[in-house]
Amino acid sequence: MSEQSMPQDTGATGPVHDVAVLGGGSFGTAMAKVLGENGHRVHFWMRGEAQAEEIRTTRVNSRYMPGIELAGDIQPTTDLADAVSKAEIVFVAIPSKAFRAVIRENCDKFRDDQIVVSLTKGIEEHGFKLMSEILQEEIPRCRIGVLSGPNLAGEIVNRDLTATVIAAKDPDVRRAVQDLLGCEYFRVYANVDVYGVELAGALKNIYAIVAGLASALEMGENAKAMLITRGLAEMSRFAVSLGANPMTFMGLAGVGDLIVTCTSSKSRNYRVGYAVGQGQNLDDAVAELGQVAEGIYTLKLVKEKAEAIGIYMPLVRGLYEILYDNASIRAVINSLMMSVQNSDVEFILPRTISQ
Ligand SMILES: NC(=O)C1=CN([C@@H]2O[C@H](COP(=O)(O)OP(=O)(O)OC[C@H]3O[C@@H](n4cnc5c(N)ncnc54)[C@H](OP(=O)(O)O)[C@@H]3O)[C@@H](O)[C@H]2O)C=CC1
Ligand SMILES: O=C(CO)COP(=O)(O)O
Repeated sequence: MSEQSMPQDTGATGPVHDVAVLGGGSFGTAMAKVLGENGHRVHFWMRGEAQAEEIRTTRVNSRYMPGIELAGDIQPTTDLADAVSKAEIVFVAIPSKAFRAVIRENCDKFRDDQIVVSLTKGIEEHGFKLMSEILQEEIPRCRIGVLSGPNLAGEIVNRDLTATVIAAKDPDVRRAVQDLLGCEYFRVYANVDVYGVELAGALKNIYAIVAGLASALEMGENAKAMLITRGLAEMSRFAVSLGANPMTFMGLAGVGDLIVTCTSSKSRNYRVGYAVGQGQNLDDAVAELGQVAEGIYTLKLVKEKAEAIGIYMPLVRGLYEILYDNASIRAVINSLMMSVQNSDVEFILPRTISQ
């Protein structure tokens, strides 16, 4: 086994903590790296023994973060119970489709009052549950938080300047996560609107697909701005109807994350949209990506939910028709452009005209 690298100087201060990161994909790896560089002992759980052994011996997760060395005391493991039992705080970066199954199977391993933070930006298929709601149901004795924001994993591992949001009702959870993760290249802002922060992270993936599609079709810069801004209007209309605070969408987890994923080909959701815009079919685009693009699933769930509760979401409906009903992209664009012209900011001038 190679000698473990020493942590780099990140400007982080404070005592060393034992933390667990569950999920060995791109984002789990990025967060494990920040925590390791900040000097903490990271119990890094993944399901593949070959992957754990590779990280143990080479300090590299070659499938998800090729060429990136994981410095510090990062201990890869396939023993989830061991990782959770050693940790004061647990971060969960498991795609939404597998999230409940992994937590439920191990729910007795979590301790009373242990802090558990979801990093996942998705929605559960049955019941429209967000990940914090799943945690609340499966491990109600734990203290729960949600981390979300403009956080491309590939930039964080390069120590590019990044900010994120920790949302939790409990101020101790917010402070603990700020202390653990904050450093000279990673800033952690706080919010109490857990539902809004979490829903924003899931919803923006839909508009990243739309933006990728628009970019492939070379629609121009005005169109890009229109899509991002109307996407923001649409996602906040939907979230507010479900109880989120509209002001959350002015912050990093709302407009911040929307901007980064709608303008960068580093976003997997954007890349899927771009591929479809170039004529590739959805299944091939997802297979070629080889990583999770949560927006594909979120789109279906949000379209159904919006219809059920009567919320006007023309971009969601248009994208759904393109991806799942084989509608012509041009016909959908034309229908969106020729639909009723509504008010700009609905919190100033209500959208009085119904669809
Ligand atoms: N990447 C990013 O920039 C960011 C991602 N996120 C969110 O983080 C979440 C995770 O995404 P990310 O890490 O990027 O995804 P990746 O596609 O990079 O990796 C997925 C990870 O999940 C694991 N996994 C898949 N199914 C299961 C299962 N049934 N049980 C256990 N583990 C499983 C995979 O394991 P295996 O390799 O064995 O298949 C892999 O480690 C998503 O919700 C995403 O939206 C949030 C912010 C930024
Ligand atoms: O959520 C992200 C950045 O904030 C990552 O987006 P993608 O999943 O589209 O890569």
